[in-house]
Amino acid sequence: MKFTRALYVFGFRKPHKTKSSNQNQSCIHTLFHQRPPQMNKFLCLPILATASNLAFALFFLRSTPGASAQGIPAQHEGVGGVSVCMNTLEEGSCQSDAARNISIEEAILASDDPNLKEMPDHNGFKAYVRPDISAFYQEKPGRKPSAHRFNGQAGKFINMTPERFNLYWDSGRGHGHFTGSANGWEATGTATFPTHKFFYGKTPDPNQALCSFEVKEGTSVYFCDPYGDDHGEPGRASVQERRNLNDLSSRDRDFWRKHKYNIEFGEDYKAFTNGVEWLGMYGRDPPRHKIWAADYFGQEHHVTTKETQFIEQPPWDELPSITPAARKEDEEVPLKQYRSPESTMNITLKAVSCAPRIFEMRNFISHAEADHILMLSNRTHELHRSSTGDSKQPSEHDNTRTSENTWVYRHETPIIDAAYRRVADVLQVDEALLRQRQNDEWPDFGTKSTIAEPLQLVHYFPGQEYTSHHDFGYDRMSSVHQPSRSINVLLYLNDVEEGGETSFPRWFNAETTGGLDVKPEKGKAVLFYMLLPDGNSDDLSQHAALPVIKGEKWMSNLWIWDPYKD
Ligand SMILES: O=C(O)CCC(=O)C(=O)O
Ligand SMILES: [Fe+2]
Repeated sequence: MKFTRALYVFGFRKPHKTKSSNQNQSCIHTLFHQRPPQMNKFLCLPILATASNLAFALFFLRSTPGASAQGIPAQHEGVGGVSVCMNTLEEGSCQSDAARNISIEEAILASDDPNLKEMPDHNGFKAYVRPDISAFYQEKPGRKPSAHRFNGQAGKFINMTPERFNLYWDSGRGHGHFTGSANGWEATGTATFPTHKFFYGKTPDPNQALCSFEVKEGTSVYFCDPYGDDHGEPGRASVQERRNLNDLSSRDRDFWRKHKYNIEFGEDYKAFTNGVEWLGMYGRDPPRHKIWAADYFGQEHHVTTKETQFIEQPPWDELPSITPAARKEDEEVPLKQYRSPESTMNITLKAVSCAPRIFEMRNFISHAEADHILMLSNRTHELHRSSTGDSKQPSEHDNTRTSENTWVYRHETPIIDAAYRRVADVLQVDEALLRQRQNDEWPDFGTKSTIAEPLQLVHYFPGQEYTSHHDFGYDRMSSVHQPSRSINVLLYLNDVEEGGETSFPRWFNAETTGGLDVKPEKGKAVLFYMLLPDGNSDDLSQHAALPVIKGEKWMSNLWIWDPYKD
């Protein structure tokens, strides 16, 4: 009997069933992903002309608030108000009487991605199946993907015990190097390479390890299971001590079964997706927030925002710290006298990679804004040696990340607030989600706190770098929502004389065995997604900050979480 079926026989709760959108929204999968009223990709709508707002209309498309079960955020999707693209679309779409029309270009819900395909035997789960490489070049099938020179990959290590363990990298020197820790039934991980060795233990002594692993090419998921007696599964650790499943509480046995099921699901997922490892926990929903399509190299999207750029830095005493709040439709942007005279700003997102999904946005912030962020770091912030891991679980300092950094909060000045509002418009999320919310804002969302991290401001001197890594983590496997970093909007704050590129060594392409190196240019933003449209973490989003060769480099990371930040 297949393991899955055996679990059902033993009463293990079936994973959530996905229903089509016109069925009752009763399970977690669908609760999260109710669709908003269907919109066409481009809508041509007559302008709602008022004296002060001739060329602009505000759209809030909100579905009826759904029931909130177990504190689960119900879907409240919609255009966040200002992601409106005016008359910039392809010919014929809106051209007649152009001045009286506006067009909305919409990112799509992850759950509507056209490359999601239903996997048999998994209750309607739709896996993201990467298109043939030729599609990315807008050609008929026939192109061959390039092999990568770089052979790094994700390593996820699941702790299938109720106890907390540390993960150590075993470099063969007799003691392990701490890499992260994982609570019971959770996982931790790192970017790694074939033949690298790791162990789960309570001390750095490899002889006292509970589980030891050796990384194999093509296998990213490793598990430490002292309770199971299966053998030969890829990823299984060698275990020092056998344990009896009956010694676990029934709650812990359920976790164990859930992981066993997940491993089996991962094998099916890998077969179905032609070799992509499942790095999540089965039952994770697709990302809740919208994603921009990257169907081919060079694809462009156009967004217009009211959040215009500062072209001059206001005097310091006109830059108080603020409490970011919702703006009224006709409310003017603050400190208008220091901003560009236009009433709106156009932003172009250009796909530079389809897998992973990466967009460049040139001049996303102005030079004055970039200088402002740097000035803040001088005036009010102290830089510290950077660590790896996310803010909750920083790892010890090591030579993989040699830069210094600090954190800059949205409320610190109106200019930082403007950058967050612009990011919200580009991502087509309500700016309220990128801050602490009032009780009447998104009452069904489940949390009141922001889904965005503060700006992480990073400085590199020549020789400093951040070697290849992923920005996502693996903890909170036991939560059905598995909160995860999902998007990074990276801002370059100066021009670097030489080096310092952000490199994506595993980009899927048919041209080169090398990485996609994005050159830092003052004001440019890079938006990349680290979750696939099916909710899996995207191993291809691995990236590095290459060493600065000449000059220095200032950049910032703005991470957005999905479905919320825990
Ligand atoms: O500096 C860069 O270009 C990338 C930095 C980065 O990936 C990170 O800080 O996570
Ligand atoms: Fe990163």
